[in-house]
Amino acid sequence: MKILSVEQIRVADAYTIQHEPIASIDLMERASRAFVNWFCKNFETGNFKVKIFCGLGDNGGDGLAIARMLQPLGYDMEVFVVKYSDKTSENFQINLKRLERQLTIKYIENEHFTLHFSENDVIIDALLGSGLSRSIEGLLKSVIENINRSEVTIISVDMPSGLFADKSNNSTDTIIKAIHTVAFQLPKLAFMLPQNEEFVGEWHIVDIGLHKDFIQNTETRYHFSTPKEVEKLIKPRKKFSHKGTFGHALLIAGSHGMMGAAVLAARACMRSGVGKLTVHSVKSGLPILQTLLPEAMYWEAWNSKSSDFIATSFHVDDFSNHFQAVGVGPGIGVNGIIRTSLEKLCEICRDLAIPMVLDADALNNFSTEKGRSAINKIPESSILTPHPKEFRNLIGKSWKDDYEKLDFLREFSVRNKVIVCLKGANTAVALPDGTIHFNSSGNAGMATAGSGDVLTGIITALLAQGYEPKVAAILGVYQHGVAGDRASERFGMTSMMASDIVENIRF
Ligand SMILES: NC(=O)C1=CN([C@@H]2O[C@H](COP(=O)(O)OP(=O)(O)OC[C@H]3O[C@@H](n4cnc5c(N)ncnc54)[C@H](O)[C@@H]3O)[C@@H](O)[C@H]2O)[C@@H](O)CC1
Ligand SMILES: Nc1ncnc2c1ncn2[C@@H]1O[C@H](COP(=O)(O)OP(=O)(O)O)[C@@H](O)[C@H]1O
Ligand SMILES: [K+]
Repeated sequence: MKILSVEQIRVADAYTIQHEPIASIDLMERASRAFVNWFCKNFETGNFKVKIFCGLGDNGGDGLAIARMLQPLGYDMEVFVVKYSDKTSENFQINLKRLERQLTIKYIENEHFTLHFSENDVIIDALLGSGLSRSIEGLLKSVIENINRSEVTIISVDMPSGLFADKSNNSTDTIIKAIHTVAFQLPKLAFMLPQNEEFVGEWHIVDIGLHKDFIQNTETRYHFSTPKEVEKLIKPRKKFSHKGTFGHALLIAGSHGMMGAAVLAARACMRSGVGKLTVHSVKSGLPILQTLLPEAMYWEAWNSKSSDFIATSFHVDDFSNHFQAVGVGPGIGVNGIIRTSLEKLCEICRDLAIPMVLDADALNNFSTEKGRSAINKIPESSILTPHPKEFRNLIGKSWKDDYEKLDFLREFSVRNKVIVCLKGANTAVALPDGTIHFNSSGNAGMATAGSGDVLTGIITALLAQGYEPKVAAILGVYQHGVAGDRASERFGMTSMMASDIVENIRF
């Protein structure tokens, strides 16, 4: 699903109005109806009052139309129009006239207002939507502060009022803190970013029938990977296939005291359909690995002077005609010798065109001053899976906000021609073509040690099976989240562990 900018949404509205064709006021009617349908499903009439706060533009127009539709359904309502300006939109005026025939509207015209809320009230916020052009001040600010203080359930129409859809707010801005945001047709970039969680709450999309051709033909740098889109990327297993069909993966992971990372990644790799798996790790890890994963083969680190890290001089002969994918990083440790080995590994994989996943310590080894100057050794189209701290260390600088973080992410991915999965809620998969794809699955229960190792195993398995790197990244991140969602259903977010994610992988 595309994420369009405010400007693109405006053009999509205009295109729909012109080409469907449909009158602007009727499109608003359709949008408001879609909101009302969502609302009725989630809030049955009962012992509460719906308080709708309307601005003076089209978002306010939506609020007025929503009020007109909800009242006959038996909702107890109170409608407020905040008169912060003399300017009103045409659709607002039409809907005001329509509603005035039905109920008495209350006006908030100056700072001398008092609002009373009771615990069960539900507030619908239709003050400002995507038309926001500056930070909120004056009367609107006072009203929003009052609403936020009320501690009742707030539902925002299209956008939490005061939040910019695709750029950063100032940290001092006044913004509605919604529990739910019901957005029209497409999600906004703002919804994907951790800094906006307290304003957006849980977001939902309702279809308002914007013109499909326009959306399809509009170029955008941001996408939200919906389950429907991602699930169709999964290749079915053919009847006469054999283990050779699904590739041989090499996983380089673990060290003394860090064998769990290797086990989690390896088990996830096997659960994700790889034909064969070899794990390359320290000698002391052999019994652990062979006990917990008899399905995998084991390749002991050569030339290992000490048993606490992988110090291998990789040789091209060990790779050619052997492996279809290499995953490296979980628990391998960081030092100069390991980095040198990694550089050699990158060289071999580049020369033999073996796709790679680099995670955790593989990335940390490229995050020292010397390491950063060797980043160009990472083969093109490799998949890097840092969490935000690892990404910050890799690029060697911090970002001022989540928008700048996305800019840095895109820059890094384009410049180095690699795929970067920046992990977290809505993991952002950045592709070398400059697009960023946000993931739709997963939950906060996955914020637990080892869950990143599981992702490395999943993506490595997909690469070994011949999935294109960008598909392996987007699909792997999604399936990892789905497994996390299943694990949380069974154990709850607080109690689930990374091994539960592994056991819930299902392709
Ligand atoms: N155009 C269409 O066909 C549709 C629009 N829809 C609604 O229209 C909304 C956008 O409407 P508008 O473009 O009228 O914009 P808004 O209703 O978000 O804002 C209204 C106007 O307020 C002014 N404004 C901006 N920032 C302000 C601030 N900080 N303080 C005071 N005034 C400020 C601007 O002049 C802006 O145009 C969407 O969010 C959605 O709710 C929906 O009805 C769907 C269809
Ligand atoms: N709040 C969250 N919502 C969804 N997914 C999350 C959340 N927190 C973490 N995750 C996922 O869990 C994984 C954590 O990885 P990582 O931080 O590398 O953990 P570790 O290093 O312990 O393996 C990532 O895939 C990330 O996307
Ligand atoms: K709003």
